[in-house]
Amino acid sequence: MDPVSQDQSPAPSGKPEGAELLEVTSQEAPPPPPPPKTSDLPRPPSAPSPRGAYITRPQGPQRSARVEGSVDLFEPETKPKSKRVGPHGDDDDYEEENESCLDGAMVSHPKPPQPPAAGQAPGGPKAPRPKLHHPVRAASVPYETIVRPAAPHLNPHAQRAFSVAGTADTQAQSGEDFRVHLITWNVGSAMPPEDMTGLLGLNVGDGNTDMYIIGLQEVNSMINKRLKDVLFTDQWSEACMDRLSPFGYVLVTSQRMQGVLLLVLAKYYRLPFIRAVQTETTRTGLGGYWGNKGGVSARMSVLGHTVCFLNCHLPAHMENSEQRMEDFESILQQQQFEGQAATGVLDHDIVFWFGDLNFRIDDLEMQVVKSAIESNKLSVLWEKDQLNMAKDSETVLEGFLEGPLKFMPTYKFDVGTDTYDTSGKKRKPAWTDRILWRLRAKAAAGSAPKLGKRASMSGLTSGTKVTQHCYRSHMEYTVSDHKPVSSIFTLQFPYMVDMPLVSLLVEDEWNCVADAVVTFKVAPSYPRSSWDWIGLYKVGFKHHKDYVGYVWAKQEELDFQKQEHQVTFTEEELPKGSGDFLLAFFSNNMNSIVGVTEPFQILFPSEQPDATPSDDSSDLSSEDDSTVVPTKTRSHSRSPGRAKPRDLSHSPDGKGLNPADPETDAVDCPAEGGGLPASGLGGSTSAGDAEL
Ligand SMILES: O=P(O)(O)O[C@H]1[C@H](O)[C@@H](OP(=O)(O)O)[C@H](OP(=O)(O)O)[C@@H](OP(=O)(O)O)[C@H]1O
Repeated sequence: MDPVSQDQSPAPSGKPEGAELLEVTSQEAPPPPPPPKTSDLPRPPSAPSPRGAYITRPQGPQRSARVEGSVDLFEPETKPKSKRVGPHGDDDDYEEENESCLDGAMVSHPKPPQPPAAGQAPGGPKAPRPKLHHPVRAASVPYETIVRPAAPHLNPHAQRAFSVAGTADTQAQSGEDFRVHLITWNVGSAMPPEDMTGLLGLNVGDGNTDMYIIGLQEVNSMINKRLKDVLFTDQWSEACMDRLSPFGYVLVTSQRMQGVLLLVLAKYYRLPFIRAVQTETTRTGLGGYWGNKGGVSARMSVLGHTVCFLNCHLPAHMENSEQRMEDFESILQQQQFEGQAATGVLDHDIVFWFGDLNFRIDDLEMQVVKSAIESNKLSVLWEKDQLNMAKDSETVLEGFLEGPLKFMPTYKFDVGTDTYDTSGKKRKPAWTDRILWRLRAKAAAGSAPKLGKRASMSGLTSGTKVTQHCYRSHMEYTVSDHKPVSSIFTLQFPYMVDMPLVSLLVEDEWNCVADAVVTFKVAPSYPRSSWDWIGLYKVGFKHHKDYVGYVWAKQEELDFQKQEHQVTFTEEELPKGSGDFLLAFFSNNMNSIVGVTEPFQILFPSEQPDATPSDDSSDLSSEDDSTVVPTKTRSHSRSPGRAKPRDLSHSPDGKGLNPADPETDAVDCPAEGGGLPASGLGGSTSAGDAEL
C-alpha cells in the first residue's frame, strides 16, 4: 500500500472521507475499532525503559526508553584554512582544494519563510475543558479548508505556522530547499568512534541540514553480535542517534542487511513532510544468497518529491569491475517498491547511490598511484578509475553525476593510521567509497498528461535541482581500513506540494494538568485510523517510539462532521518533571508522524524549571567539542514549519557560544580533522550542479 496514493486519493462521494479511507486501508490496520481504552490495547514489545512508571503503564503504542535533552547549534567562526601534510608529503595544493571546497560551500540557502470522546483521554476521566485562553502553539497547519481568520487566542507563532505550512502564502513560494548530508563508510567491523563531530559536521554546521543519510558497510555482523543487535539497537545506529538527536534529528527509518546499514534521520519539523517511506534489501553475495554484499535502500517522498537512497557494498578486488556493474544492475532490477509513484530505484525524482562501491584504479602501477597521491596530482588517477571509465560505457550509469574526486583515495589504510596498506596484501589505493546522484530525466514534451496527476505534482517536469556543496573524505577516522566520505547537497524543489496532514494546536505552556489539551485538525484526504495516536516527546527525542506519554486520537462517528478535534492528556500521561516537549501525531495507516508542534514548555507549579536536561535525557555531557553547544530549546522556538530555525543557535547559559550570524546562511564543508584538507567543488556553478 502506498501512503502517498492514500493521501492523494479523492474522497469518495456520499461518504465521510475518513470512513472510506479507513476501509481502504483496513487491511493494514490492526483489528478494527473500537480501540479506546488504553488498557485494552495490545502493546507491542519495546525496549526496556528506565522509567518504571511508564513501563507499567497500560498497553499503548510502542515506546522506547530514552529521551534526549534539547539542544542548540550555532555557526562557529569562519573555519580557518586547514593546511595539511599528507601522509606522503606535499601540502600546498591541498590547501587550494580546501579553498575551493569552502567556496563551493558558501551558497546561500534562503528558506521560505473512535477514539476517546473529545476532551477525554484514553483510560481517564474527561476533564472539563475551558475554552482555550492561553496562547496556542501550532506546527503543521495545512489545507485550505481550515483557512480562516485566526482565532484571537492564537499567538503570532501559531499564525506564522499557519502561513508557512502552506495555506495563505503558499502561492508566493516558488520552491523549497532541503539540505541533505550523506555519509558512506566501510567501518571494517569496528566500534563507532567516540567523537563523530567532524564526520557529522556538527562543529561547523549551521544547523540547517534537514536530513542525514548514513550508509555503512561491514558493520560487525558476527552471529553473536547480530543476535544482540536484534534484541537491542546496534551500536552504530545508537551512536548516530545519540550524536544527532540532541540537534533535533529523529530517526525516519533504518534498514540493515548483515553488515550493510542505512540510517535516515531528519529534523523533527520535517517529519510530516517525509512520507511513503519504504525500504528494500538485495543480496548479491554468493550468487544472491548471502548479504555480505548487495544494497539496502530507503525511498520516500520529501515535500512531495520522490527520493531514493541506495547504499551498496559491491564485490571487492581489481578484477571484479564487471561484476560490480552486474551486481548494481541486479540490485536496481530487484528493488521494487509498492505504489504507483516510483516503483524502481531509477523512477525516483532524485536517486543517491553511494557506498563501498569497491571500484579500483586500473592499469597504473602502485608506485605511480602513490606518487600521484603524494604530489597531489590526483587528476592523473581519475581517468583510470574504474567507475569513471564505466560512466562512459555503461548505460545504467547514464545520468549519474559525481563531484570531482579531490580527496585522496579512501582505501586501503592500515587500521589506526592514515598510512596506505603496508600489509602483505599491498592493495593499491583506490576511491572505493563514493557518493553519486541522479535526477530523473525530464518528462518528454507532451507526455505530461500521461503521467497523470501524481507525476505532475511530484515536480517531474521542471525546476528540481540538486546542488552539491562538498564531497570529501575524513582522514582523521582510523578505526577502519577505509576512510569515511561525506557530501552535502541542497535539493531544490520547484514548489511545495506537501502540506501537513494533521495540524496540532496546544497551549503555549502547560502550567497545570488542565492545560494538557490538544486540538487537532485533519486534512480531508488524511486516512484516519482508530489507532492513530498523539505522542508527547521530550525535545531531543530519537524516534517516534521515544514518547513520554500518548493519547489515542481515534475517530468517533460524530467526528465526521467536525473540523476540529480535541484530546486531553491525563495526569498519568504527563511527565513528572518540567522541560521542553513537543507533540507529534502518529498515523497508523501511514506508519509515520504526520503532524508535529513546535516545542512548548511543561511547567507545573510544584515543579522548578530544569536548568539541565532531566533524568534520562541526552548524553550531551559527552559532547566535548566546545564549539557545539547543544542546549535546551525554549518554548520560544520557531515554528517547525518555519525554515532554518535559529532557535537551536543559542544556549541559555551563554557558555561557549558563538551564535550563528543570522545574515549568513551558508553551507560549510567541514575541513578534515587533524589539519587535513577538505576537498570539494569549486564555486556554486560546480560540476555538481544539475538541473532537471
Ligand atoms: O569476502 P567478502 O565478504 O567479499 O569481503 C571482502 C574480503 O574480506 C576482502 O578480503 P580479501 O582480499 O582477503 O579477500 C576485502 O578486501 P581487502 O582485503 O582488499 O580489503 C574486502 O574488503 P573491502 O575492499 O573493504 O570491501 C571485503 O569486502
